[in-house]
Amino acid sequence: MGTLARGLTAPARCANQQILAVRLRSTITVSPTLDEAATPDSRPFSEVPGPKPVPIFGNIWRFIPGIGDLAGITPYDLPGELVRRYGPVVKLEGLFTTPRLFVADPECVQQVFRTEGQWPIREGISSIDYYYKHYRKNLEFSLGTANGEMWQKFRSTVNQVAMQPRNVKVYVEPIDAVSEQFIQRIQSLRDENLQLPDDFLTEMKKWAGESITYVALDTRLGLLEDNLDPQSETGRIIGLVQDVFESMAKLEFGLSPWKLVSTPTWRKLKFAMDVFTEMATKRVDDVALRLAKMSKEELESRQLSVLERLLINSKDPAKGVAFALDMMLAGIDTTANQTSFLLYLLATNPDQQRTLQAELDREWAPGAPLTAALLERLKYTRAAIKESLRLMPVVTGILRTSNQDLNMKGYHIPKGTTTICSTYVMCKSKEFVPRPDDFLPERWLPGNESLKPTSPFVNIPFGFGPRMCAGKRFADLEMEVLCAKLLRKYSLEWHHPKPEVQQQLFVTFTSPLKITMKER
Ligand code: HEM
Repeated sequence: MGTLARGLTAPARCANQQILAVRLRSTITVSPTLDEAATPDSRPFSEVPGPKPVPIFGNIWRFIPGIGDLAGITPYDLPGELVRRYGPVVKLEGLFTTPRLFVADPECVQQVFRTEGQWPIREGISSIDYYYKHYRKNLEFSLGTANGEMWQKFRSTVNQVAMQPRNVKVYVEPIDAVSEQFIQRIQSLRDENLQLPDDFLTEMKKWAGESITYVALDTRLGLLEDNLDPQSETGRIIGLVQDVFESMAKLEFGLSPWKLVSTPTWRKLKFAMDVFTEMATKRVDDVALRLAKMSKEELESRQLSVLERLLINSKDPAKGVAFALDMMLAGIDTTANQTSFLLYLLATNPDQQRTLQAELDREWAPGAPLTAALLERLKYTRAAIKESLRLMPVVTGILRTSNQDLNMKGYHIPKGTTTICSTYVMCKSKEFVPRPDDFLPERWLPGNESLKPTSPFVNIPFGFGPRMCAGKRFADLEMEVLCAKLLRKYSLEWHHPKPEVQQQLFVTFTSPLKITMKER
């Protein structure tokens, strides 16, 4: 298993939910410079600032209400609080896990990535890792869990098909079609005050699920159909994704002997993963069969899908299945939650919303199709998405296990230390970002140097280096298309108190997303 211990008590869960939340991944690797190596003058790891553990109870007691000084601090706020109390490099130990190093300084973050090597190590989620190793041995190279050479081989296959802009452009039209269906659906979802229903986030997940499974499985599943049967295979997908994430969190942090005995939570996770694996296998086999029947000429003249390319390049259907599972697990809740933050930020920042709509009116002529060239021109729209990823990121930090000993801010950080680059803390810090609490898409446009962060390592919402998000281009495409189409048609308003957010595996709204959408 990863170094995160399962079987933690509730207080320890607080710190560790933060860690799980960052577990998911550019291509720059530079050799470490001398000052990065630990030197005899480095102060020992034991002296790195952080809450000191006491015998037996470690730091667990600090989370106990009425006793501990960290009680009541949510996983979302914990890294910020630790950094406020102890400085930009904080060690948290004594939670029945190996120590965790929280880092919220762009220079140190850059150091983490500069020294990660060609096979960056990120702890996998142990329950999913266990599932693959024990039940789907043929899928254990999956990007979400594998490390080392096994990860690198599969990642290079995925990069060739999913990270190439020309392959992604093929999806502008189908992603546009999915978003169009979603927008039609929105019309019937609104109440008489033109407000969206309490469960609108679930609808967003259907949109993200329909979009990404089209990429991963070459199939329109029908998640957005009005007459979707909730008991059908498709109708159960969003619920099953939810089951996977809830079970993962419980197995990872709860006091559960799931590896020794089959607990109900483990069975729930296994059931959902079995359904996904069977569904993906069936569809990948169909595509492999279709490819096998095609002549060489047909193959050469055809615009191949991402899945077709992957199957042709790898000659292995298991690669297609693992790819689909990675995309579904990493690509539905992330994009849905991030887009919900974007819509909320636009609804609560009318001036910025009007600037975005003015750009759409200027660049997108009535009746003109949505194309890759048009999206390229929507600079303010893309800046708004980037700003939402800074101000309300769905992933708040990036996890790495150090590949070598380091000298960080004068402290010796041993090889193998689990480090959390707390990007959200940096993104909200006045030290690194001018006017950090304001939603200012213009800060990402040329000419606004005074609003830019002090370093490119402050805002890295998709991670960095060879292990960065493998779905970034698709996530960007989905968000750009939906945002452009929605804001061209509707104006968004918010008439409620600030909604609550919670750090689960990803950050999510926990109060209803009751946006009002009015025809422009
Ligand atoms: C707004 C949406 C998204 C955000 C903010 C996001 C963010 C991230 C982050 C921070 C990582 C970890 C990067 C690192 O360790 O350096 C990651 C990894 C990953 N993401 Fe995303 N992601 C999003 C959407 C997607 C989508 C749509 C897909 C699928 C098409 C996807 C697939 C993956 C995969 C497979 C990994 C693991 C990559 C590896 O370890 O090689 N993500 N993502």
